[in-house]
Amino acid sequence: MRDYRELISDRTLYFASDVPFQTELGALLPEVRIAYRTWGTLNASKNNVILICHALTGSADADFWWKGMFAEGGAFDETENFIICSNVLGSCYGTTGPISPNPLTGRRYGSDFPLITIRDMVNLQHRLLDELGIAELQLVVGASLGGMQVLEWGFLYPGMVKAMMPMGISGRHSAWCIAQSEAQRQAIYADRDWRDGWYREDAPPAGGFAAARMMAMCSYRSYENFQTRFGRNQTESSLYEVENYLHHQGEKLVERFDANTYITLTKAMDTHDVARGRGAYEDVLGSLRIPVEILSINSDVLYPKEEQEELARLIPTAGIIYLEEPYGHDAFLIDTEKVSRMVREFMNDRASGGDQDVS
Ligand SMILES: CC(=O)SCCNC(=O)CCNC(=O)[C@H](O)C(C)(C)COP(=O)(O)OP(=O)(O)OC[C@H]1O[C@@H](n2cnc3c(N)ncnc32)[C@H](O)[C@@H]1OP(=O)(O)O
Ligand SMILES: N[C@@H](CCO)C(=O)O
Repeated sequence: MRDYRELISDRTLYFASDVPFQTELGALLPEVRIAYRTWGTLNASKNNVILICHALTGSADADFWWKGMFAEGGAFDETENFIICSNVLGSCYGTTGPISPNPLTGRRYGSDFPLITIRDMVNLQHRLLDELGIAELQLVVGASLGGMQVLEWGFLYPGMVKAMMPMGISGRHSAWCIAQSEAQRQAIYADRDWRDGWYREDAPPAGGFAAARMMAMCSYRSYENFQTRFGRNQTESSLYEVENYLHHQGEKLVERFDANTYITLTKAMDTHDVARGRGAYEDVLGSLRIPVEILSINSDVLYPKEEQEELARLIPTAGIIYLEEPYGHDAFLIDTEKVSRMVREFMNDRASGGDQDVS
């Protein structure tokens, strides 16, 4: 089975644990492995840690997919902070997921990989931090699936987290988002090479998976972005440029990602609901006492700004800032200069007085 190793930095570190991992929904993974990267140095007080949580198709290589955020004086400054990014549970970039060998059967998990939740991802990250001797996080930051993890950190380990910055996200996955995910999954299932998740290594469900990514791309960008970028332009072979672009994006993901992994992670995103098992949604958000800066992307059609405004209204310790960009949801990955400045400003504010205990 392809293991995507060639797409992972050789600076990646691995923590393998043979302590079984119990998932929120009752499955037991007999052993787990976590792929992670670190930058900078942990200070003597162990209180300069920033945890980055990645989005759906990201990896631990944050200096690759969030390159513009790493600079002296920027969001992730290696001269000041000890920065950690771990690949999420269920991914295909080094952490245990559907492409990993299942110790119980000797073959890859494939579609036997259990349904996991955002809380499972955070609990596994916590196991890694425990191993690294880290008990305090100066900042937990991430967007999209990463933003879901940021919020869950605030509920699962509130004593560890000093500040959080979730971006382009809601407190629970909307019907709109679940619908997008399901339509994308159905495109994968409809591919005759899907074989219930037991596709051949040399014959992944490429057409269906590419179609899923094309749909996703339409939700990650915006009307304005496509209109100004492609308009009604056509290629020499009469394809509209926007069609050509989507085909390219579909093929690119098929090359670098695994279809079962995509199913696992999108289903995990659909479980996202910070109130599950905790009480009424408003009360749960109202109980947070950690300083939160919510970043909202004005052109995001997937997680519209009303969702971040709801979070800001319900979390007593939250502020909200807007990234005014035409790109849509993916703006957090595109205008990294602005996003980096916003993260830095939040950290600077916290360092100069916003640091009091808000409980
Ligand atoms: C191990 C790993 O790989 S994990 C890290 C990679 N994954 C991630 O970073 C996840 C998050 N990242 C992303 O989703 C994206 O990379 C983003 C949002 C940062 C940027 O998206 P991109 O696809 O790079 O940018 P953009 O939308 O401008 O598209 C550029 C691509 O479309 C192609 N393109 C542009 N216009 C057209 C067109 N009219 N027709 C066909 N192709 C086109 C470009 O040639 C380019 O191709 P390339 O990526 O093969 O060089
Ligand atoms: N475009 C990004 C973000 C999706 O939320 C990704 O593929 O991970």
